[in-house]
Amino acid sequence: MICIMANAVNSTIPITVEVFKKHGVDNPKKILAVTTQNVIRANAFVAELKGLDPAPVNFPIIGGYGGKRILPVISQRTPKVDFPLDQPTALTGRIQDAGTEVVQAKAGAGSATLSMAYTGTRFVFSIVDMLNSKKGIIECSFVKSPETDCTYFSTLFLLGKRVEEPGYRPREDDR
Ligand SMILES: NC(=O)c1ccc[n+]([C@@H]2O[C@H](COP(=O)([O-])OP(=O)(O)OC[C@H]3O[C@@H](n4cnc5c(N)ncnc54)[C@H](O)[C@@H]3O)[C@@H](O)[C@H]2O)c1
Ligand SMILES: O=C(O)C[C@H](O)C(=O)O
Repeated sequence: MICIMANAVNSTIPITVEVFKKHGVDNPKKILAVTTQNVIRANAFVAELKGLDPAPVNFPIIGGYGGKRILPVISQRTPKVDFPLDQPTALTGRIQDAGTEVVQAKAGAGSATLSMAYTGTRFVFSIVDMLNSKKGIIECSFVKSPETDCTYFSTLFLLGKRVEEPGYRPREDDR
């Protein structure tokens, strides 16, 4: 499994997939972008607004990585806290701008280092759990995806082997 954090992941993921393909390894399911940064920030912002513990707050961030490509699906939040009508729009903007804010504040001296360490760790722990056969692990990641007209897209997905249905024949690339 290859988990890429180096930006711009919207480009580094397709480049890596193509380089591997050129060298005879065509398995985009194993090349994943770490976009968890946006997810934990979004959860923390909602928790902050509602005075909640951020740990159980959750909703998907789909699309790409960075700025307007970040699409928080706030309507799918758990727990189902209420917002005044204008708040989800403001929150979306805050989530989309949060990374840029940190990078600008660092003024060329690196990026969101600590949260990068935290989110990288969380994502890799999910991968390790999946490799250790833990079930039901769901993450968001920017990957080669058949979900939309975009060749690469981030959605929620279940990590692990494809569910075995009648007639299913496992293939080497199913993990
Ligand atoms: N996906 C995410 O959640 C996320 C979050 C934060 C940062 N990032 C990205 O992570 C990357 C690293 O961020 P950082 O703050 O650690 O940056 P940094 O500038 O502190 O470190 C980058 C390192 O790469 C090295 N380097 C540069 N060019 C190289 C080359 N050609 N070969 C080998 N090494 C090279 C530099 O010497 C430096 O040590 C950046 O691309 C940043 O945008 C991603
Ligand atoms: O979103 C962030 O933390 C910023 C960004 O990913 C970066 O490249 O530094």
